[in-house]
Amino acid sequence: MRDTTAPSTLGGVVRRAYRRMAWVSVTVAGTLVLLAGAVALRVYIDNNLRLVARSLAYTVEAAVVFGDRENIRHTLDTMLAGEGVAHARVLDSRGNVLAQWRHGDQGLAGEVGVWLGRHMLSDPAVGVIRNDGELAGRVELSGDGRGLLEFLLSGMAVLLVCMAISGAAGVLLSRRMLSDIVTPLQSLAEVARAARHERDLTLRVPPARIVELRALGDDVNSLLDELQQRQAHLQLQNTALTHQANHDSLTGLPNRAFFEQRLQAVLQKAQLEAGIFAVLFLDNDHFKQVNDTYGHEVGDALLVAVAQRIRSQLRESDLVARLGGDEFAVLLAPVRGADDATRIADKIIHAMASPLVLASGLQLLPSVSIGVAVYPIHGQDMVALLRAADAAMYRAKAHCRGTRHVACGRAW
Ligand SMILES: Nc1nc2c(ncn2[C@@H]2O[C@H](COP(=O)(O)OP(=O)(O)OP(=O)(O)O)[C@@H](O)[C@H]2O)c(=O)[nH]1
Repeated sequence: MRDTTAPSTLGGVVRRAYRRMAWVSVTVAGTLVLLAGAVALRVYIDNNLRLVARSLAYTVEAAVVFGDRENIRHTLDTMLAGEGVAHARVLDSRGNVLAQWRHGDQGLAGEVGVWLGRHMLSDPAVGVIRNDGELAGRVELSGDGRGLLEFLLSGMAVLLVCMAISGAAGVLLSRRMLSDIVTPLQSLAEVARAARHERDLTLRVPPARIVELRALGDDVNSLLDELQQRQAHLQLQNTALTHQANHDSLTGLPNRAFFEQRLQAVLQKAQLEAGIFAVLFLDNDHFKQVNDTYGHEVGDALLVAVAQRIRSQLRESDLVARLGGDEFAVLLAPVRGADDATRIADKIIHAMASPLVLASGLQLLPSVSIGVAVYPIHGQDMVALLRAADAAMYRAKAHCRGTRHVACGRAW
């Protein structure tokens, strides 16, 4: 079944929960306080009414005995204004109404006050009028609920203000809590994203204030440390393997594969830019004899020395490689023409002229024969160039070992 509800952020969930909690607790507490206050106020109003009824009964006693209605009305007007009374009646001993009084304000507030007084306050307060111990009449007072109404309204207003304040406080508190939870989670997500998408293992999760999140961040950091170490190790292995795959272990020079790769690249560039470059093919002279006479190790030492001497005659941008056995190749790129290439070949031959003195005191005189081929004169692709240089080298050997020969003829 598909979940069609829109996902909520952690921040949204926590904020809503905080707000609801704050409002529910304030509403419950406020309502209880309001009810308790209303009950207390009701008791106070009832007591007050009884007191007023009693003192009114004393005050109108004479007027009731003499049936002075005008006096009674005047007394009611004077005494009851502002005493929280909605309606008052003064009756004689036979129950005839001598005078009655009603609160002047009959607007909506007055009507609601009367309604509240009728339903929430006790029965009318009665003050008994006696004359010489005889019942002369009675005073009945109904309470005015407007005080109660004002209390309830102001209480509700305070409750609303409290809800607003607690809502705002809830939001502030939730923000603080969120920053303690969400910020570390965001950091975790950023670090994980960088590791996954950008393969960047250098970022670390900063320590969080919450213990569980801090422990999680520490674990992630340790994992990243481990991954970084493994990555560094693999990179080292990779570099070593790449070097191994492209270099000759004896002389440390690039091998045939590397040479051919570079030659191909230089060839493509020269084809595009009408460039000129040269390939030298070098072969040691009578090398088998060295091996046979002095042993393989001496032969190896001679190969290393020859490699160094060739390298020492070249520019940084030129390439020398050991093709295998006692064969080397040089890529001179760029050159201005065949003359440049023959000049370098002569320099190499000249560099072999000084004897090589081994640790044993044995002295050897290295010698190489060189074939020179120039692009595009002697070959326009790699195979043709190498073949031309190889053939030229054999011609040099055939003519006189320790010399160089330039490939003959044009390739087209
Ligand atoms: N010491 C040593 N010898 C090697 C190595 N690789 C090949 N060789 C030997 O190098 C010799 C190459 O001899 P060739 O080039 O055929 O003959 P050469 O004696 O140099 O004679 P020319 O080339 O005709 O002057 C062989 O005897 C191989 O066994 C190596 O890595 N170390």
